[in-house]
Amino acid sequence: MDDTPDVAVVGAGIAGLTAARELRRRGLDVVVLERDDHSGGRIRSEHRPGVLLEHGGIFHTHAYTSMRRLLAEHGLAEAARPTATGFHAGVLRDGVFRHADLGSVTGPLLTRLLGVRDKASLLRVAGPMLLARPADLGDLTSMRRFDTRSAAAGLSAATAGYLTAGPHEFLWGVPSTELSAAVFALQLHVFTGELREVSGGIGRLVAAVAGGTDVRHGTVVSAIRPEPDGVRVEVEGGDALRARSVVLACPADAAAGLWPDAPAPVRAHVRAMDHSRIDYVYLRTRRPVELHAEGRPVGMEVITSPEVGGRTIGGIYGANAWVDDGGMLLVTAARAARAEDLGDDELADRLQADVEKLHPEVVGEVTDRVVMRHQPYTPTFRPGSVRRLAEVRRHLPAGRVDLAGDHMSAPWVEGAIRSGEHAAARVGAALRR
Ligand SMILES: Cc1cc2nc3c(=O)[nH]c(=O)nc-3n(C[C@H](O)[C@H](O)[C@H](O)COP(=O)(O)OP(=O)(O)OC[C@H]3O[C@@H](n4cnc5c(N)ncnc54)[C@H](O)[C@@H]3O)c2cc1C
Repeated sequence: MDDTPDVAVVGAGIAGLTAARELRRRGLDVVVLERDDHSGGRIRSEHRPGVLLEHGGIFHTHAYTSMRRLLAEHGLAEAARPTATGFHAGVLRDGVFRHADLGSVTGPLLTRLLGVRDKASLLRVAGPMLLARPADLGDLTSMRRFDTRSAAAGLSAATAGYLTAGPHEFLWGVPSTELSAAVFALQLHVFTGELREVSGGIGRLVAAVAGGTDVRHGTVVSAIRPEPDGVRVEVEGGDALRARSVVLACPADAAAGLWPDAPAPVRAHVRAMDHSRIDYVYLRTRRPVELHAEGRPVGMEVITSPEVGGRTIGGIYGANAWVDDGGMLLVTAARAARAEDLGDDELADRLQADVEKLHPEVVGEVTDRVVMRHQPYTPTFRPGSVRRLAEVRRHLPAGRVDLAGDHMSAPWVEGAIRSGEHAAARVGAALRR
């Protein structure tokens, strides 16, 4: 590698690709160095005969403003469509699926899962969060005033459990007690209204954003070394390139390893951030399996306690829309099941057995199983980490080394995109473009 780009971006996830796109628009010469043989990182839409297997970044809402802008700019606005059952879920309690609308403010107030005192505790905690409008829907720091306590603080045990069942453990891979209340505060504004997906797969957005960018796949960056007149980027195998600026758009632990001499607040942030994991199996079925709770169609079923025989299952998402014929279920493992210690076949056997116990109509109907394991899944913003993040941004050496990725804004696709836009704005300003 003997070229000298203005900016080298490490990581071709949606954060790195967005940063590269914004920097190119400012007239800068950019290369993206990517370890894998494909772009998109955690986002990948895998097409197999008659089926779409989504690996990450699957759903969005109306509040994903940066993502919606990107979709529109690439002619994909029409591809974003609401899912049939939205945020409506069934939460298993005493052997019965109770209905819960996890995407509306009134959902917790109407559900039979919570009593009057539980609902009162939620109103007390969520009221101020709802009144506080976030300045940026893809950036947790806009809700950092709530970052003094956990997402479960002030809630009754049943209410914290309800939230853990729905938008917390199921969505973040960790219980509410481990998350900052800032995550909950932002989530109340972002996860509302319609739950949407990109027809044909979110991978279409990745391909569009990557278009025209010089992405060098199979390039594993091993270290970056800031020097007086630029940054030296070292690549596994002994190669290196020099750039005026570098954007590390990889998960926090990778960034920590590549830049051990980062300023102390930056080092503290990337070392402290960890990412949860998620393990699940796609079960293809001969006929579509429809999910219901209290007589209403729901998009997912959430299993909060180990009531089911195998004690492995965490939730079921109805993925019929992703197969040409028949049906499909996306079945996640509960955190307590420690799926990482199970082999693929054992995990699939246990999850299938749990599904068959809950849905006897599935017995004899499964035609294919695909196990998926994702680590990183989503960054864990613990109490205190959001205020630390706000501090980090002030200590990035202007225009020399910058950071992007969902750990730099908020733990979802909108957060990753916003982080790429933020990094590009800082680097572009420093390089005066
Ligand atoms: C199963 C799953 C489901 C999800 N569902 C949703 C959802 O429904 N809605 C939502 O909003 N979000 C969802 N997410 C989260 C979303 O996918 C992520 O927030 C987002 O994709 C993160 O993008 P990123 O660019 O920050 O990181 P990544 O996508 O992780 O990109 C980082 C890139 O850096 C590369 N890299 C790392 N180290 C190096 C190195 N040394 N050299 C070169 N390259 C390197 C990696 O290979 C990777 O390509 C989901 C995630 C998963 C896993």
